[in-house]
Amino acid sequence: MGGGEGREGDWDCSGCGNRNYAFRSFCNRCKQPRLLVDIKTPADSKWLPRIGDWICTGCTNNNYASREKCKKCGQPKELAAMPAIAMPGASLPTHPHYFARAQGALEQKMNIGLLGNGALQQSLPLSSNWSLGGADKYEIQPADKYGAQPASTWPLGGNQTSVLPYTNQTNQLVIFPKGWRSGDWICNCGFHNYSSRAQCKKCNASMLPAIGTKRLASEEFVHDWDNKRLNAGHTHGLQQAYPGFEQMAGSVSNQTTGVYPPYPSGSSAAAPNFQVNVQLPHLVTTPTLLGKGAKQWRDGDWMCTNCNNHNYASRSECNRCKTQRDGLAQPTAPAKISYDICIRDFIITQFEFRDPYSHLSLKISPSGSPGIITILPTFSFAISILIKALLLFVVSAIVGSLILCVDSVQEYAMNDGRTRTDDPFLLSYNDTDLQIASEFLTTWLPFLSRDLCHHCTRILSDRIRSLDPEVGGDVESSDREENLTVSTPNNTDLNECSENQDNCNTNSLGSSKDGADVNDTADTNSLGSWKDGANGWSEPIAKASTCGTSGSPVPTESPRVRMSWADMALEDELEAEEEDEANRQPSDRHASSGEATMAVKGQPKPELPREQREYIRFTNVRRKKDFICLERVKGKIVNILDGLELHTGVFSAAEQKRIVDFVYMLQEMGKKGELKERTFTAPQKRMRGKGCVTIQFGCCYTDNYAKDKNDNPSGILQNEIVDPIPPLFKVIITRLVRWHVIPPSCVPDSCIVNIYDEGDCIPPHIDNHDFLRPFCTVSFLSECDIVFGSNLKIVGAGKLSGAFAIPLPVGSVLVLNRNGADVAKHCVPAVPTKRISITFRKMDESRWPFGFIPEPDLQGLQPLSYEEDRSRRMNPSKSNRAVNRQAVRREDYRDNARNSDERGNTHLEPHCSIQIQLGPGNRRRVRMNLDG
Ligand SMILES: O=C(O)CCC(=O)C(=O)O
Ligand SMILES: [Fe+2]
Repeated sequence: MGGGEGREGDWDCSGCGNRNYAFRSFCNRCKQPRLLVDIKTPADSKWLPRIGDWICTGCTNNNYASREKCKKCGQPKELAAMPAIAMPGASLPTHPHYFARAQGALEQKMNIGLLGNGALQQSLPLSSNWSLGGADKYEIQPADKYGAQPASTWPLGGNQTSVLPYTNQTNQLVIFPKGWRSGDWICNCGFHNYSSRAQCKKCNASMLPAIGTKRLASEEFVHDWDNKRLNAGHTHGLQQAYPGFEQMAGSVSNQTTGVYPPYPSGSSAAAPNFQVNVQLPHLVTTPTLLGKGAKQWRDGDWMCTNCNNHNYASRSECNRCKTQRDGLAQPTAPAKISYDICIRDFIITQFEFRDPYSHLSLKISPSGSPGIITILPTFSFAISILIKALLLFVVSAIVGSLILCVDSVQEYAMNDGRTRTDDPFLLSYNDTDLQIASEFLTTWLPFLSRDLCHHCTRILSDRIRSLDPEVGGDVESSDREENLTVSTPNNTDLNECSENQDNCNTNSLGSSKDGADVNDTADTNSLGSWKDGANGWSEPIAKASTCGTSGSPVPTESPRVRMSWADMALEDELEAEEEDEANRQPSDRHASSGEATMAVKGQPKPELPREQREYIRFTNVRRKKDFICLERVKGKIVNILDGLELHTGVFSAAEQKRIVDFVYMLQEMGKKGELKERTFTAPQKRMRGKGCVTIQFGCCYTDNYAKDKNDNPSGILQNEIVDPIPPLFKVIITRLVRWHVIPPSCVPDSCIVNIYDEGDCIPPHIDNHDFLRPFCTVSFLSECDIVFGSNLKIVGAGKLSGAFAIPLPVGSVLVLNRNGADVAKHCVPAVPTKRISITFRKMDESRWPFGFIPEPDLQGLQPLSYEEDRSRRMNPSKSNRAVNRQAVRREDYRDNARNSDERGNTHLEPHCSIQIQLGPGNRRRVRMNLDG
């Protein structure tokens, strides 16, 4: 909220005080990046960038993560990107780091240094692999007289600037080009210019590109907004835009007393902490980036959950909003947790945080040469979210880069099965902390493991899982009681992984094992039935690339009592692989690699029945049902989102891939005319902003936003024929019912597949009442927002009124019911990248297409029982009693986790009349904006 000035998302530059429009990523006056400076911007603001989004260093345009080239100036991402998510005090890395992939990264060494008081410092001795922009021309200095570690700035171009790192009095590392003086700037070509120059000495480019970035707004919208700007004329000449060090010192000193002491300057000017952002010619002072009021977190300090202000321990009421500490304050002694992951000679040591809302810190270091990143206590939820984002990006970059060095991963992986009692590291933390850490990392595992091969993903996930004492405990008891073994990837696997680096680099949804052609005869209700329907149709599905493990020994499975979707994907893939193998070579299976692996490992394959695994997965689905957006509708304040539910983790990556492959196959069939005419519809012109390709099953209908060519009224066209629901989609429906996503009273008998190309959208609508409620949409391929509002209108290019955006993660299911289905309209704004959704709906019987016969397979579906089935399902043997106990605890835990997840997930948009957000500690923060 703009604190009464301007609009939500508008921000005050803490460098020069200029008030900037929300869409700007850089101060319009002094060009300092927005970073995390504005405490007024809500965490969920659409103006805040997302992981992967990048800013073009050529023209400063904000680009979605998916863009390979800058939308505005066309520069390729690999040359021009710097992340749109930035951290307090962080230098902003360009593509080579930010979008680091594991390929060829063996020699990369990374030392993410932590500045004692929270200034994030990154120093990267870069291998040539990294230096797309001429990093080779950057001199990497050895530790200098100030004791700093070798460092590099982020290479942009071919300048000869070398880098000198310094430490300040608090042992902070700072880096800046040699000879740097206050006001100097670095051109986009990489040349270091003196402050006096308005144009680059080398390439004559003017000091700054036109700054005017946008975020989630169409160019027209930004333009429109720009035209209406309140502070027009406020912009200063660019040449004066950069406060020198002295000015910076002046501007920040008040905020940072005692926190950011000055350091011995290596430049001509005495300076406070600063960092040189080589992407844009400006200086950034750490304190300003941390924002007003940023303070070091001390014991007893508390964060107001009403306004997220960080208060000193001594305060009994919030210093900002005067809310009483009692009842609303976050725990005064937040949890602190560390863990370490060792990957070859790199150790991610001590990821620690006090709680996600107050303090995060991460140490990442090559062994023996510790470097630390510390992120100071944050004072707003917004900051914590972005901190997580950066943290993850750092971790993922590092893990992604380093995990190739897997030849000694095993050493650590061997410790997977260790229990609390013999893991001194785990022993140093209490269970709750470990659970929090495990949950946190599990949640982000898909991100962390994005570029990892199966083995490495597994190692990482196993290690993360090992943090959870419950898992450890249960594994231990399971081991004892039933001699189930714990997975430890063996040398063979690891060597193989090393030898197959190319393959190991590409683990993602796209590289997941295609198990589509596995013939499994299990019943259609079980997990295994997935593969039954994997083919979905009677047509073959193209094989996907693999991770180089095909036909090779696979690690034995852990008796997993808790699995993330990534785990499950892996399991599915491995299982598919094994079955594949078995099907291919039934006669010599004993001599085959599968059996050989067993022999080598001496570990029997764990035999958790499918039913049991299904149950475990079912209990691991996350469900968010408390979306709140209060709007005045017909004179009454109502929660227009009542009835919405978001179920995440319903489909594993492998399953998603199968579904997506299948959809593509359907699309091909549709194009070739192999589907019924009304089944497949492709918009005539593939223009941005047009509707997407649709494939309908069960019934043909038109919506009011997409009247058909005959201008039929919206709703089910009873006399039109489409293809019946394919088997794979019936498997999905079955799962949705069994896993409590859709009630058995409303089993879908129709569905529509939407295939979005970049830029496709669905305009605001309410789904036709020819369909019963609830209905649901499953998301694939990429995340996008779905936007809700009682009065959702397009009020300008790319601009919606009354919007509440909910991000739809891949593999998630959004259920629409009650107000969420019928009071709020919904729409999908132009998607940033390709996406597929499948919306499942049950037809009103009176609107069935003529001659419609309900699918026998979909009759009598029943949800899994939470209680009665569990004991049966989990088989009340001795060992499984442990699992049962664990499952009970798991539910409690999951509730907690759910809450914390929900805190993080809540996504609000500015124009709701009243918005309530679950704040830290699960207390509600209420925002009122009745003029919305
Ligand atoms: O694609 C989506 O996520 C939503 C689709 C939708 O709203 C619809 O088909 O009615
Ligand atoms: Fe819809």
